[in-house]
Amino acid sequence: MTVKDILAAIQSPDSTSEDFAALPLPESYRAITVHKDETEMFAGLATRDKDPRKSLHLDDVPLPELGPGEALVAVMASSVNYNSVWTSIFEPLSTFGFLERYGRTSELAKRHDLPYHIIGSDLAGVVLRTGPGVNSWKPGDEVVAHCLSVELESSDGHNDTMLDPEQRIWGFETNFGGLAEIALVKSNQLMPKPDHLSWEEAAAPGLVNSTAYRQLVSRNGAGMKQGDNVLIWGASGGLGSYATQFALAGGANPICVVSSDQKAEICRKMGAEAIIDRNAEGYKFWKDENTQDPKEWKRFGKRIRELTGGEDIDIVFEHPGRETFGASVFVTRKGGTITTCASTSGYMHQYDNRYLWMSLKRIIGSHFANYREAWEANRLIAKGKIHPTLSKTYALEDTGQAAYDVHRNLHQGKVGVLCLAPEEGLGVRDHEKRAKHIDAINRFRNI
Ligand SMILES: C/C=C/C(=O)SCCNC(=O)CCNC(=O)[C@H](O)C(C)(C)COP(=O)(O)OP(=O)(O)OC[C@H]1O[C@@H](n2cnc3c(N)ncnc32)[C@H](O)[C@@H]1OP(=O)(O)O
Ligand SMILES: NC(=O)C1=CN([C@@H]2O[C@H](COP(=O)(O)OP(=O)(O)OC[C@H]3O[C@@H](n4cnc5c(N)ncnc54)[C@H](OP(=O)(O)O)[C@@H]3O)[C@@H](O)[C@H]2O)C=CC1
Repeated sequence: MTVKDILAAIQSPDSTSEDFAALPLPESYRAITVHKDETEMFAGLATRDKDPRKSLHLDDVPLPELGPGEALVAVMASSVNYNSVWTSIFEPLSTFGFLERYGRTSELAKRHDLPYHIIGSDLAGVVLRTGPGVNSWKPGDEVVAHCLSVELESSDGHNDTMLDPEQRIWGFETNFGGLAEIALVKSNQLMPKPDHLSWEEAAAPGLVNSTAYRQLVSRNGAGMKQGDNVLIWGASGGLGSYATQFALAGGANPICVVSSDQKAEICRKMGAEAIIDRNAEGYKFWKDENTQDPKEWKRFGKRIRELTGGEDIDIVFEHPGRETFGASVFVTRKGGTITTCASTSGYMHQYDNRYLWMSLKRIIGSHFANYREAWEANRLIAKGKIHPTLSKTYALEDTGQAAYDVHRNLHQGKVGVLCLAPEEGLGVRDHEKRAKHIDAINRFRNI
């Protein structure tokens, strides 16, 4: 039995759940990995020069044992997230430390502590097997998976599953991720695949859409409301392309920051009107490596006021981190919110605290999304209210190049990866719904 037989079953319109349940599973499958004995391969290089094409491998790996509450999923498509870029350049830490730590927690978790790490935190595919105790999902179900892995044995996470002390991101802090032909997930990660989307479109939003939803919309994040001025860094990137859609769909006023004409045009096509090209306008928030330039914060704030008719920012959607954080705190209005989920340009932030406390601003840390938020974010995709922002797809064997593109900011929106899917465009079940949204679904394609 090989993965080809699984693909044939998925492509046959007559396959039943019983057929999938009866399919013997292969002993091994192809997966994108980093290797534990290579974690020092980029030592001494600048971040920019660390090349994912050198560290990401396509390996044949053995099928992991299926545990209680888990599912094995045939992955038709996945997507590249920035966490896979971090994994591939072994920054800020090698992910093998996460796997070792997880492995120490239980007999079952020991499976994750291997000399290779199968990465990837998104998938769209078909359930092959479920473990004991799984009743809601069955072989043959078409699914997407969110990337929240929790144990929920501590009460700390019972109100908000992101607060579980054993909270991990699947495919980053756990093994057996989605950039592979088969993935292992906890069944609580599974959600119905939006039926109007192809496999690669359905796999694109998951991680970033859920994160943007919590960070911007949820009461656990900024709790955005109608009319809010929302400053969105990287507004046509992975997170930003969803934050921009949430702002527009929620009646807010996105002020989109991008770095090229082409990206500005994408934001305009999404429906945004206030757009700042940070490259063209040449903001230099840092005079040198250690000194910021408040005059540049002010110039940036003045530009925002021009675009808003004199108003300041209610919510900043932050993720670039060190390079922009001082400016983000400054341009926020009195009582406003800076919500942050990352530090791509550096995690040791500097800002002038007088502008925070004297103006009663708040900084909110946000990370991925709890079970419910991930479900709600996927529901919005399924209803055609928010759309995938897939620009390009790569074959599984070219994942290194895909991650390189994201690392070097050469991409738009999301970059997809075809795993078992032999070509793009497969897996659409509701053609009528798709036709209604086709322009929005294709907005980022091939640009
Ligand atoms: C969904 C997608 C998301 C993304 O893309 S996010 C972007 C990618 N992710 C990242 O870049 C994050 C990568 N992760 C990390 O960098 C690290 O993961 C963290 C910095 C988040 C945490 O590091 P750690 O080593 O886990 O924690 P410690 O705090 O450095 O060390 C733990 C030790 O510190 C002790 N400790 C913790 N809190 C306290 C306290 N309040 N007072 C005293 N000690 C404390 C603990 O007990 C433990 O100790 P003991 O080492 O002896 O076991
Ligand atoms: N905590 C969490 O749950 C999550 C965290 N993340 C983290 O968020 C970060 C962004 O992820 P994602 O949106 O997918 O990545 P992308 O690379 O797809 O998009 C980020 C965008 O940010 C802009 N940007 C990058 N560097 C800077 C800078 N120095 N100053 C201003 N703008 C900048 C770029 O847009 P432009 O050039 O057009 O300005 C870029 O396209 C990553 O660090 C990732 O690890 C992501 C998802 C979840």
